[in-house]
Amino acid sequence: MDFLGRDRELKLVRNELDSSRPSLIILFGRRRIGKSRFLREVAKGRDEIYFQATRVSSLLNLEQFKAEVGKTIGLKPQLNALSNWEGVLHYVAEHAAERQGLIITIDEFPYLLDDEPALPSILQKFWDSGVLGQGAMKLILCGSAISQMEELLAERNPLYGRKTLSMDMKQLPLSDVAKFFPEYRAEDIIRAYSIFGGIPYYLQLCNSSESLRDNVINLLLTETGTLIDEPNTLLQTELREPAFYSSILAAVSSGCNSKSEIANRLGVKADNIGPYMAKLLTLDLINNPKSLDADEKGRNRRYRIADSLISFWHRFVRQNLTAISSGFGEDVYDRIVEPQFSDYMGIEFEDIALEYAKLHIQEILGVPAQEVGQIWGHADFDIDVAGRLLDGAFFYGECKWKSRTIDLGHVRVLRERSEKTTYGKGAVVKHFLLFSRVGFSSDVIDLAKKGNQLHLLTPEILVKPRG
Ligand SMILES: Nc1ncnc2c1ncn2[C@@H]1O[C@H](COP(=O)(O)OP(=O)(O)OP(=O)(O)O)[C@@H](O)[C@H]1O
Repeated sequence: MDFLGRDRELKLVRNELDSSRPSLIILFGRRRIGKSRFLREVAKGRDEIYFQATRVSSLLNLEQFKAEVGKTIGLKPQLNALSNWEGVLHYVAEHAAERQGLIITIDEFPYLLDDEPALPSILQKFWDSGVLGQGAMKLILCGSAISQMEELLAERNPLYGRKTLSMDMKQLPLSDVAKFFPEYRAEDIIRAYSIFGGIPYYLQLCNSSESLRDNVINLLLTETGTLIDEPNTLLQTELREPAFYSSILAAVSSGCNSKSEIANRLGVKADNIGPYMAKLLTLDLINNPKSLDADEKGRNRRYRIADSLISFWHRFVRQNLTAISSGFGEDVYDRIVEPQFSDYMGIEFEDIALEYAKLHIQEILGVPAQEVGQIWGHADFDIDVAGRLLDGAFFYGECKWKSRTIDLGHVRVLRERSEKTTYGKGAVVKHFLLFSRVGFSSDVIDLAKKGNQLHLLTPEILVKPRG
């Protein structure tokens, strides 16, 4: 499959690679997010030594690294004789000085650290020696063990202050996900995004010439489906107590959104789950936003699953594994997924509106957002999406996925809610955004045509933003 999306990230890294100074680029991100493929794309047409570390001894990794060096700059007896990282790195620098901009990529860098903890110091000395300068060489360190990669950038680490670019690779946005489904209509792209998220590994497994139903059945509701056990696999490769983490995610998926609720569900003390929650936050598997109108000290935060596949799996796959392994995946889809899917989408659609506001609101309001979030915790109302623009104006939005057009009643209620919250109180300009799958009544369309700070957003607009 062609490389899709990530234009902004490609531009950033290519600019760095084009610079005439040496570079130390740190790239990290959770498993399956597309780091290795991205690095292949970035290096296309450039001179590169690409080495992917594995979980073997430092010596074996070094041998492999030497083999890769040999492929690019020739395997001379002198290289063969070298038996440490320092020596090999200096060999590369000496023999490649004339190759302007040579890239040395070390993928899965954390695997090397397990058996060679001194490597960051070795790299620091290598960097500080200035040998990379002559050929403006580019050193890229990449890894999915996020905590270890972040540690590299920490003040106490030898490489602190050396990096010239660091990138935390995130999920693809909806507009890039759409490129994986060229044959789907906008609504179905949004549905697919709400199941597979913006994780390229999951997306490239889908076949866009098959229906979403077929893709879900093949990948998630069949005993041999590639993704049937994916949430567990993900936790097993990243964490020591995967079953406990999985129980936390199950609790959050079922609606427990405070530490005490989650701990209650698991039958443990709330204090005990703090480190686990922190780890899941680092891995981008959950998030913990605050209501926009909560005060600074407010404890009005809630935990949410930040990964669509995990949400979908806990809601529809986990409880039905027996039926699925007995060959009843299609029945699970038709009797359980299909009837409940609108409810599921109700929440996912809010996340899509939030993402749209963060990335694209300047396309409709002319000004980018300064902050975006939601408002909750009130007895009689929530606001699905809200935020402040860089020019000081505020916006408030309502999302409707279920089959009902948005009418004037919805507009009135949204305006009233914007008056009830303290968020944006006294603001001179307030915009109102209506996100609807089905559409809008004709009087709402007329009202929006006349201005009224009213903006209507359909699945087509969300999937193909103008910018
Ligand atoms: N932008 C993209 N367009 C198309 N396919 C992609 C893209 N990014 C990644 N892929 C595909 O998704 C899969 C996972 O990508 P990749 O191996 O690069 O992820 P990773 O972050 O390095 O994963 P891990 O940390 O688990 O090794 C691969 O099959 C890759 O070809």
